[in-house]
Amino acid sequence: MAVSGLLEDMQSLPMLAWISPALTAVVVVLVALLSGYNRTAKGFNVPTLGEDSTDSNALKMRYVQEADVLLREGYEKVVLTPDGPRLFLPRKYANELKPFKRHEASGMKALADRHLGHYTTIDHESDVMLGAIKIDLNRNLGLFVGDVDREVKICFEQHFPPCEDWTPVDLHETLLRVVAQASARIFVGYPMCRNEEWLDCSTKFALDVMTGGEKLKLWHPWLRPIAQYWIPEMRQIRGDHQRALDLLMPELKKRATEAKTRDTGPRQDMIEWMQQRAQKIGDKSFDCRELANLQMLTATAAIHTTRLAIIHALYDIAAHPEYIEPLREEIREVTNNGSLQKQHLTQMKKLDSFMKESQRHSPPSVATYQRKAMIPIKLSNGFQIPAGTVVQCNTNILDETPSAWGDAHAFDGFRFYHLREKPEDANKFQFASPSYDSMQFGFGNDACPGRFFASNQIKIILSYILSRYDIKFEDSVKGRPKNFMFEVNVLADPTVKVLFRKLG
Ligand code: HEM
Repeated sequence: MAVSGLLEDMQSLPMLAWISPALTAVVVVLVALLSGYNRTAKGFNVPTLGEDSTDSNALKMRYVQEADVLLREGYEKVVLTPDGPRLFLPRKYANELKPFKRHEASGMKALADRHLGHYTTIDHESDVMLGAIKIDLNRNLGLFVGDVDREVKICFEQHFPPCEDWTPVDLHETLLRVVAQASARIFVGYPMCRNEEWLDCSTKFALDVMTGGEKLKLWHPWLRPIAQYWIPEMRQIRGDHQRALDLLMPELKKRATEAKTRDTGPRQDMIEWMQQRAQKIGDKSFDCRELANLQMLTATAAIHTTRLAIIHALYDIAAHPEYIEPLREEIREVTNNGSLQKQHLTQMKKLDSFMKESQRHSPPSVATYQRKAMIPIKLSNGFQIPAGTVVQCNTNILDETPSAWGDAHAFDGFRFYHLREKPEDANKFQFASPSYDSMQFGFGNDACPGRFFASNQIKIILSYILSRYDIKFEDSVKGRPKNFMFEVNVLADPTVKVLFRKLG
């Protein structure tokens, strides 16, 4: 999600400057008194990493900065994290947890816990939202390829520098705008997708959730009900919901009027699908406010993850320029230099493979399979997991790559393209195909329902860039810049500059 923005924000945080000195003193005493609150994990028959350590804060800081290392050290142990104790497991246990239903082992609840969802409002499961993404969005994806491509073009023309010569581009900022507008074309339709205020609101909400949640975590759980009112981002979250509703209302009224007179069928976009789905399942709590909230949540799940995947891919392209020409050639071949269509995206197999290899090396997180046990769960190794425990599986296992995939540690952009050459494997190993060996979109029934949409969006944006620009790092950068960790999230180094030059 919005972790890269969050990290920048956190780094510039004058810690605790937003509360009065008197209150700070009270809080420091309370926190000192209570700091042992999550030292031990109660009710577990599982060892805790650093049980004997006198410095649990150092352990928590390690989780923030090197969760990838800690995940391995803490295999089959409980690890103390800033989010409370977590059980770290090797990936094989994802297979054991997979059969549990979402009300027994919940990915959403694990995510909500991580971002204090009860306070940040993201602890909100909705069958309307899941149905609209899983069924309606995925069924209708093909309808939007041309529209999204157009939106991307408009965005680049308006927000990208001319790049007549090599020009550094702030990818984090520019791509946020491109992905937000391209996604909004399907989420809220035209003309809302070009509404500056809407785009600002739908991208800022995620940042407020992330930053607000991180700041609130600095407070002891007992103090959080009060502390939330001191944290600007926490107050802003409530404002974001209201602003989303205010911005959406004129569009909803216009549609309601239109529906009375219109003789064509309903529109196709996420507003319409959510409304229809709520009607279909008889959700009485669904109203305009809920629709606005669900739009914010969908944008939060979609925009920052997709942007990060594109940035990682562009870093890999700049680090391995030998892939540029073959990728360009494939795009030319499948589109025949015409406008982009649904089947072209399926035919871009080299690009699909490159995206998957990029994600294999730079996954969104090193623990994309997380579940909160909602009931007591017993594992085959004898562990009794009490209800309420969050389990994180290490899904970033280059060493465990199947031998048939070739050199596990090499960057082989066309690895999956070649694997798909066998007729029986032609539909396997795609970017949007999760498997036990490829858990970047999660695993099982609750794997990311937006992955097909993300795959299309990324292909549309990358093929736009590849067909129009040359790309390289600034000369001082040697090789692929190392990613860095914020908790389990794998971030592309935002200090690195990528240069673009328009093709002649
Ligand atoms: C490259 C982009 C993306 C990545 C890497 C990504 C990754 C993930 C991961 C790892 C999960 C957890 C799956 C699990 O626990 O098994 C997830 C869940 C989810 N994602 Fe994505 N995602 C992306 C894009 C999107 C988009 C575009 C949407 C919406 C259109 C979306 C909506 C969701 C939702 C709603 C869930 C929760 C599913 C549930 O609770 O059943 N994601 N995503």
